Amino acid sequence: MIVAGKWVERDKTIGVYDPQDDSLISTVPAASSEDVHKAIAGGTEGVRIAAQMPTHERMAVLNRAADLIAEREDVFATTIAREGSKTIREALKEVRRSMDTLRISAEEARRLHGETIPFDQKSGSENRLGYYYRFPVGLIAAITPFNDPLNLVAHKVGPAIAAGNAVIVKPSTVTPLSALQLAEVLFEAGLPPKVLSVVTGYGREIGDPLVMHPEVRMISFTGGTSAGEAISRKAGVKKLSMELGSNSPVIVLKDADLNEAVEATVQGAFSAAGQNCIGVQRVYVEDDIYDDFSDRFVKRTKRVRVGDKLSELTDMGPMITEQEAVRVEQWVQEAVDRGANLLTGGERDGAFYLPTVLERVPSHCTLAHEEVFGPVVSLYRVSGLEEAVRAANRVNFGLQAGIFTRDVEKAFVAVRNVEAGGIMVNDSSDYRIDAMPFGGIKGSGLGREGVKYAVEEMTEIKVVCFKFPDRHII
Ligand SMILES: NC(=O)C1=CN([C@@H]2O[C@H](COP(=O)(O)OP(=O)(O)OC[C@H]3O[C@@H](n4cnc5c(N)ncnc54)[C@H](O)[C@@H]3O)[C@@H](O)[C@H]2O)C=CC1
Ligand SMILES: O=C(O)[C@H](O)CS(=O)(=O)O
Repeated sequence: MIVAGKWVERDKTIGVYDPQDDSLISTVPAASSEDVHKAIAGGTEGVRIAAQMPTHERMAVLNRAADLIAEREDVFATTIAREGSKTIREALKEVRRSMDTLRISAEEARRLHGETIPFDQKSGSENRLGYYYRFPVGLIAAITPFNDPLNLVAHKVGPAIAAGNAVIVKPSTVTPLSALQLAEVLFEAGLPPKVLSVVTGYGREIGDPLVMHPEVRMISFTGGTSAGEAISRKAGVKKLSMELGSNSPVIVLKDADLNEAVEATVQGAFSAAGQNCIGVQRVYVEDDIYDDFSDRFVKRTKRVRVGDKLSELTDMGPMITEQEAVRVEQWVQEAVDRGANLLTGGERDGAFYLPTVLERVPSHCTLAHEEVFGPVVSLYRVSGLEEAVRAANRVNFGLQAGIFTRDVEKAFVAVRNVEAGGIMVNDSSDYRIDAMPFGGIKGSGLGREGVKYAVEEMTEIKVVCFKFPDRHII
């Protein structure tokens, strides 16, 4: 792990395994709460150092780090593909997105503006002039999940550096290597050592000392809703950004381009083996086209090539652990036992779970209302838009959604009524660029990422007001 810029080893370690064959890739130290306290002490000094870095230096570090990733993109992609469950093609896409995230962060550093305030709008304040500006929040704890082990770390570290903060990253316990590689290139690019730590360890063991410490002024968390809730309860009075789970719906109306709808929803359901917070989990299809849609959907799903993550020909790899694949298998079995119809898939081999399509999943099944975070999608027949929207909203999540229709009025009805942080018209819920606001409502979270919005969350506003004696006004 890296504590205030220094590599640190410990006797107690955690193995990092490739879920495909359970081979050991590397080991990382299992940090103790003393390690967390050391990182916080270093980070507290890092706060002062970061705040004194001029904008051009912060921009230069971020841009140089992106250049260094570009030079080593194959190394980064192989790390993602081996420690996580993405295929090599998916991993390379993530590496390129992480470069964008860092470069956008550099650009946002120069746009850290305030505003002048017309104090004379208030009678009695005619002799006042002022403005507000943004200043860094201080020390940020960035806690990240396994599914995008590089870009989701970049989405926290990039904006934090852009805004002049110091950061302690607690990467996923199962995929810590990409975060360590990112830290290495940031230091090589000139980031002062105390500005960044990457503390590897078990969330529950080192989570409390990290999130409860008063020097940590903000927690930027991406992960499951239950961990997010536990952290929110313990954090006390500090800034919180919570990017949590979902159970994303897509609506397909009868006037939609079916080829496009099938292709996009299959991709959206099975990319990263369904371990994607905006992955398609429920598809509501208008009655008239349901049979045609489901037939095409199942045929296309059967063409998803499952296999070796490192092969360019593979579309879908294993889940992150065999335990997770067993959980998904149990949820599917529960749905089938309660009357769902299995259209394809439903088979497990170790950590591999075949792309699975169900229909008629009863509403009381776990699959219907929880986040499956695996390669499983449920199709539902609906009479029209109104029924689809009501059903789409019937879960305690609201991250992203999609609707396929050529009717702009219907699209607007969905935009207005679907409860989500983002809705994609003529695409699946699984569409994102790194510069757009990203985040959810209900159980899907608090606040927004997407670089500019994360920079805003990672700063505080200070109001400055000058009062002039009346005699100074000529
Ligand atoms: N909304 C979003 O942007 C995204 C949300 N996610 C969500 O992440 C989840 C999957 O990722 P996982 O790594 O399995 O999530 P997780 O919630 O199990 O773990 C996320 C991180 O939190 C740490 N952690 C767990 N309990 C903690 C505690 N009590 N205190 C402090 N840290 C703790 C873990 O070690 C890990 O680093 C899914 O629910 C998915 O939807 C994933 C990607 C993006
Ligand atoms: O959050 C996820 O699971 C992903 O971050 C969505 S994306 O950024 O890979 O599009």
